[in-house]
Amino acid sequence: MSAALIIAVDGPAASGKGTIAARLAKLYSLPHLDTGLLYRAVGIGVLDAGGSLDDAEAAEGVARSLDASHLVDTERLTSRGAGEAASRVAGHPGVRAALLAFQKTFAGQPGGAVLDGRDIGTVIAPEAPAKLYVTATPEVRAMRRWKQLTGRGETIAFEDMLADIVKRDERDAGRGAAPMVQAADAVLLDTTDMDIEAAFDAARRIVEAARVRHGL
Ligand SMILES: Nc1ncnc2c1ncn2[C@@H]1O[C@H](COP(=O)(O)OP(=O)(O)O)[C@@H](O)[C@H]1O
Ligand SMILES: Nc1ccn([C@@H]2O[C@H](COP(=O)(O)OP(=O)(O)O)[C@@H](O)[C@H]2O)c(=O)n1
Repeated sequence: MSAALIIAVDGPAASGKGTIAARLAKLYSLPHLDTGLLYRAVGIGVLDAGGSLDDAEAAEGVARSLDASHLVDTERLTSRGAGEAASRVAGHPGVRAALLAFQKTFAGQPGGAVLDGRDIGTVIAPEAPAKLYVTATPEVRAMRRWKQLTGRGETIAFEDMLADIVKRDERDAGRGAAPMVQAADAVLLDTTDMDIEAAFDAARRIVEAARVRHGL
């Protein structure tokens, strides 16, 4: 079997990894999975059932019964509250285990795939020939997320947004189960001083170099 073009895009909140992953998927005509949506759906599922985000068993139960119908309401899934809930349930090893097979199967599609998240290059698809770790300063990421959320009607002060981002970074990098970390063979892409076009162009060049290296 010839190697497939699996592109792993990891990085902290609002670094632009989803935007880059979606554009790479379009460029190479590959399916794209935003894995953060899965954790966001689990967080919302727990809250909707009146449960506690600290209840590992309840969260794992929601994760095990997740299906496509839970991923439809993207407005709610991408809200500030859902991001916070996602990072709380994502720390439960049982939740991560319940979501593993689906993500691995998605990554293993014969023609390749693009996945973005926190542990794609380290856990979901360590074999991926192209890995990016997209980042930017917390201030720049907070500003991007603030513009995104306020632009569609959420009310939030910039200082609170920045505090959210810093807290989420700490939680995601500090947890025991699949912590957010740059894979040893991932290429770091710091987009602090890049607009979307520049960031995408840099990402494309990283993937092109990986394709040449792996003969893809
Ligand atoms: N390089 C960039 N410069 C400015 N804004 C950006 C850049 N990359 C992404 N954005 C914007 O920032 C917000 C968050 O981007 P997104 O791709 O959803 O980040 P992530 O998937 O890392 O959370 C979106 O509104 C997006 O349009
Ligand atoms: N592969 C992944 C993706 C997301 N997550 C968790 O889910 C939360 C939301 O992820 P996301 O990618 O939708 O968040 P943003 O980066 O878009 O803000 C993160 O803060 C992580 O805690 C994870 O643990 N592993």
